[in-house]
Amino acid sequence: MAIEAWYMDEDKAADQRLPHRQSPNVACGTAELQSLGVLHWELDADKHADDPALEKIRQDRGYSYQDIITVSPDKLANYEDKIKSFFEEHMHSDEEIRYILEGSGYFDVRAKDERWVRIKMSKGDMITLPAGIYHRFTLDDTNYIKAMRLFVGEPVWTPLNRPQDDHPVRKDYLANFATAAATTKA
Ligand SMILES: CSCCC(=O)/C(O)=C/O
Ligand SMILES: [Fe+2]
Repeated sequence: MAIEAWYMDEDKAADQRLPHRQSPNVACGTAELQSLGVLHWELDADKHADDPALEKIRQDRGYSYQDIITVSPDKLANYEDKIKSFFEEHMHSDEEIRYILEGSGYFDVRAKDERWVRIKMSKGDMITLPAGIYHRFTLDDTNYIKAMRLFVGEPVWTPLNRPQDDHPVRKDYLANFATAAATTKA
């Protein structure tokens, strides 16, 4: 099944964990996500410990590191701070790769015209966000997600909060994906 994504509404007052769909819904398809550099796979999460399909992705893309993070009020140290930091608009100097093993949540990415696209992530979804894309993450109203984090080489989790106009990785992202995404604006 294709991943589900949609353009968000503008209701900044409502709980970030709600879907924030527009009415009627404005979908964002796989091709559009790909044009932003966002890739998706659907895997069998119950087989994650020994899965040739996962192994092939790891080999093909050079994902040499992996660990597992659980985000929930009772499982994650400094939960409130972490949740806040995940939801700050940011980028990374490397790809962000997440494979959902249990639970669900949302990744939001900036589209070419600066609108937020919300990507629904559930068990079995694996996603890569390219280096330099502005994004954020929130739990949904179930307040629980368990995800595998993958990385090429030694992991660097540091979020680089917007604006990062002069960061070479941001410049590369804009060049590679020819986005009209504006600069500055925090
Ligand atoms: C689903 S893993 C938690 C979110 C996260 O690790 C991250 O870096 C968001 O940008
Ligand atoms: Fe991130």
